[in-house]
Amino acid sequence: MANESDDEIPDLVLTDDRKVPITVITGYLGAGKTTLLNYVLTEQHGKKIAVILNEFGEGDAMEKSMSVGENGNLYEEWLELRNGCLCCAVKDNGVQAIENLMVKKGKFDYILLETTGLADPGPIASMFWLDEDLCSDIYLDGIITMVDAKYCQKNLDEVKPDGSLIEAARQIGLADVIIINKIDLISQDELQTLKTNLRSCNSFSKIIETTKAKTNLEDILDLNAYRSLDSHSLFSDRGFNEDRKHKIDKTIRSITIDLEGELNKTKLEHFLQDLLWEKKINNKENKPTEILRLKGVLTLENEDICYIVQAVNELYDFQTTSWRDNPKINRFVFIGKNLEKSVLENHLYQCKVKS
Ligand SMILES: Nc1nc2c(ncn2[C@@H]2O[C@H](COP(=O)(O)OP(=O)(O)OP(=O)(O)O)[C@@H](O)[C@H]2O)c(=O)[nH]1
Repeated sequence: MANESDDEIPDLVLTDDRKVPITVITGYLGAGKTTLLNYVLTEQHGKKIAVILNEFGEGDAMEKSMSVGENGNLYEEWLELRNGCLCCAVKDNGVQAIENLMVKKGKFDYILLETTGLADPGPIASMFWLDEDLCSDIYLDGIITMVDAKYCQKNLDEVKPDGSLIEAARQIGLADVIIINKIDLISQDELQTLKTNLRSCNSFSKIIETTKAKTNLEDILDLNAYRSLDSHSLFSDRGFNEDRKHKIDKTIRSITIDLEGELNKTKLEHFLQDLLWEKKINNKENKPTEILRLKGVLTLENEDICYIVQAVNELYDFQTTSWRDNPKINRFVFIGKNLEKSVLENHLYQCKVKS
């Protein structure tokens, strides 16, 4: 028998401990994000996919409309937020709102979060990159950056008056997958140049070329980019030569450092804190190194198992991994601004255990 409080009774109490992946989709206006979302919803017929649009500056709206695709139908759900914007709110507000909704309506198979054109995906990624100990029902699966094949270069050539990184560069630096969409609008030569330039900004992301965002979904879903499973990407040969001249956004680059031996965790953490929190590591021009993303696979002193270290902006985390390409080599990939290979190499060298 129905009663007045029916609305408050959860439709489903979560009994399974399945964690739901959340993928952040960024890209400039018109790159093809909506086309991609529609494509995923169509292709994933039978799955329950939540699509959240994160619009910045949405004021103090308490609820956020989101679409849920299930069995080919789209319906609307409401995320109850204490503030209208997911990432401008208290840190765990967005996470809590999604978890609450799943308790009421059942778990999603995937959550796709589209940010508006000029967004920096860093704060959003940080919000969903949660400590395993918090036992959240959702986890950050990866960041997908869509670029418009025809206009990407132009967007990246923009310069901010204060010299800070433009959003397009941040979106590319933080990407786990870069989708170059609208390749029907450029020549093969232009595509090759763009790919090489993107690779110089981000050496470990997967680069996919599409028309109308049509892609193999295995390339964009279940990336596990923030889990130890993804360490392969650090060693995969993506045919990139770091020493080549940078043509796009001269301030952002990607560098790889290999180092033999075991590392001391305390020293490594001090280095990471100086680098990421204190911004005390300067390049030779005395400009502070700004890290967007860092990934490393390494061996620590007196430990049998290998570790993955990851960072997004100021956040970093160590995880164990059973996978290792070459147990003698520690590899670090840094993506950011004002990076000087010899400076970072020198700091990492100081973290080595003296034999
Ligand atoms: N020529 C061409 N046009 C495309 C392709 N993919 C998408 N479009 C068109 O580009 C326009 C923008 O695509 P959207 O998917 O709306 O792009 P968006 O990134 O969601 O844009 P905003 O909603 O403005 O942020 C639409 O008119 C699409 O039909 C493509 O591969 N080639």
